[in-house]
Amino acid sequence: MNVFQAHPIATAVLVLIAGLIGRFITTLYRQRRTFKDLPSPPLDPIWGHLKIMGKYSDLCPRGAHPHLYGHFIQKEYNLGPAFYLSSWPFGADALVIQDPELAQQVTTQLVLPKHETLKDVIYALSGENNMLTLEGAEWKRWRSIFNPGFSAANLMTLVPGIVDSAAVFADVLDRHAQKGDVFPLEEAATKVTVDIIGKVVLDHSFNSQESKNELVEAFLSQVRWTPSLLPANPLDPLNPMRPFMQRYNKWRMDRYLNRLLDERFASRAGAQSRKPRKKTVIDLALQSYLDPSEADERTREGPSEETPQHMDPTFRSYALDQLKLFVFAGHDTTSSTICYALHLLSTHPACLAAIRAEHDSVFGPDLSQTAALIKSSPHLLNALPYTLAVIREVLRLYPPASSVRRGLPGVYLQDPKTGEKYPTDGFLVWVHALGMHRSPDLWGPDAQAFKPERFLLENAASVPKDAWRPFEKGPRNCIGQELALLEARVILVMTVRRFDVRAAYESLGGRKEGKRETPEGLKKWVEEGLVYDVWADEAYQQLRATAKPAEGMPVRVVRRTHGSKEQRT
Ligand code: HEM
Repeated sequence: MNVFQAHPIATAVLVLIAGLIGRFITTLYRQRRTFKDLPSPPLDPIWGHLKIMGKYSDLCPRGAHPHLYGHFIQKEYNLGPAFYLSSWPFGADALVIQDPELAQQVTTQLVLPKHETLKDVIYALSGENNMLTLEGAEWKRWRSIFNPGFSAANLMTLVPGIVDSAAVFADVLDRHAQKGDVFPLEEAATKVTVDIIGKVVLDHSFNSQESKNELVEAFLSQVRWTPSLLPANPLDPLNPMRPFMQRYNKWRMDRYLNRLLDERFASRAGAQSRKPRKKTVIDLALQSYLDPSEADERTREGPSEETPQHMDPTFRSYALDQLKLFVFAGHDTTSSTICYALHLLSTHPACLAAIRAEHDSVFGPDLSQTAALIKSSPHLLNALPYTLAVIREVLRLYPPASSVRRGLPGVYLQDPKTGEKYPTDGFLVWVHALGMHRSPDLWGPDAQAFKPERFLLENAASVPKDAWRPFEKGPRNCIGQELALLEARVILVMTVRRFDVRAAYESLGGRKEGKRETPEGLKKWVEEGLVYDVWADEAYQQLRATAKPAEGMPVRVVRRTHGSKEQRT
């Protein structure tokens, strides 16, 4: 009997290990060969581009969002409008797009499907039927069911609820101003945006700004238990508690939202009169679902003869997932935008003066009238070009999200200027918004500067075509963009004349990275204005589900006693 016959289990294990090693080596060889003729930084035969990404992770401050690495790597290796990065075996290999025309091919002409990595994140937060990751006819159907509720015209009818939530946010700031304390602005901004989603989608007050709310608590816990979208920490997904906590949080969220859906359905079925009432996103979605031919009909009020007595289970299950998606997609991105807007205005006094002057001229100097004025004349919000330009410029410099798509066999992108072709098969195609938004080639030598004026109508010609894409473009663009721009306007109008808001990063004495000087590796480009000086920016973007202000943006708020008449609501 030879040694293999004597130890059959050990032999089988050895064969298995040898097979796995053989497979790993073959895949590694094939993988590295794929990159041979592709534009990319130098490829290490073992580590791929992981070392290069590691280098930039070290060159950036703590927890910096990986979209910064792409920005710096392009400069370091003088890469063109698109390049490839290998994170294998820890993450997907990526084709990084930093050019508006190529980006348009991805999202508008070819409309590549969403990438699987997105599913890992979004399924945990909102379930498998969520609109962000659905594809094909199923996506089209649910997008069209939910579109009417997010239309600009419908949102205008919901402005009073948005104003009420914004007024509570202003009161929260006022309380902090009275205390004179330092607090995380991101938390306050998150709560107001969650409250606004509740109002707009369900006509429900989560009231999370004033008290603890079960759904919001479960949701925020779910965000904490969700592995990162980008490979910042490859060990994240291995935490053994993760599946249990995710299941528990999902159960809590579904229970809460099911209750609300039942209430909303009952109030719809029980409505006696045909007198107009405001239509939330869920009302209009249910209307579209039950009668698609009337999807855009805003005049139909009250139940028809055929109003069903029980909510259709298909609608319920898809609606539940969309509701969770709206809470996620609607709060995270908009809250960062509000934080950065208040921060950038405070560090750019001329812009702050200009936005305050615009608000005075539209709403008058008596701040106590602002809320009532917006409620009675919501269209005044459309007369704020400078405020809108501020929000657009904030989203240019600090885009909170971007799109990741799945490449397909035989599908290439083609640079119209050079004719160069970029294969997409097997790659995560990353439309790198930050890279485009901060490119001096596209925006000029002042690309890193905060200049809202560039988005005023008279300067429209100097805005590079398709280079501003915080909400992405094409059919899969953001369904909530009108809402985000609307609520940001309301919140700015209700706060910038009442308060001075100042970042208070100095209060975080223990901030780990300590020194804030730009490292040598980045200095050369920073000095030429080619890249963003992330080290000089204390509020740089960190990766937490999306790109969020560092350390939750600690701030101090001071009441303004001069200028516009002080507001007492
Ligand atoms: C400043 C605020 C916001 C930004 C920057 C933003 C950004 C984006 C981006 C870049 C996408 C495309 C993602 C992809 O291609 O995978 C997207 C999609 C989406 N967003 Fe937003 N968003 C914002 C606010 C909102 C709000 C307020 C809501 C809803 C309440 C919302 C709901 C959605 C949904 C449902 C999708 C998926 C649409 C589809 O695939 O059909 N977003 N958003």
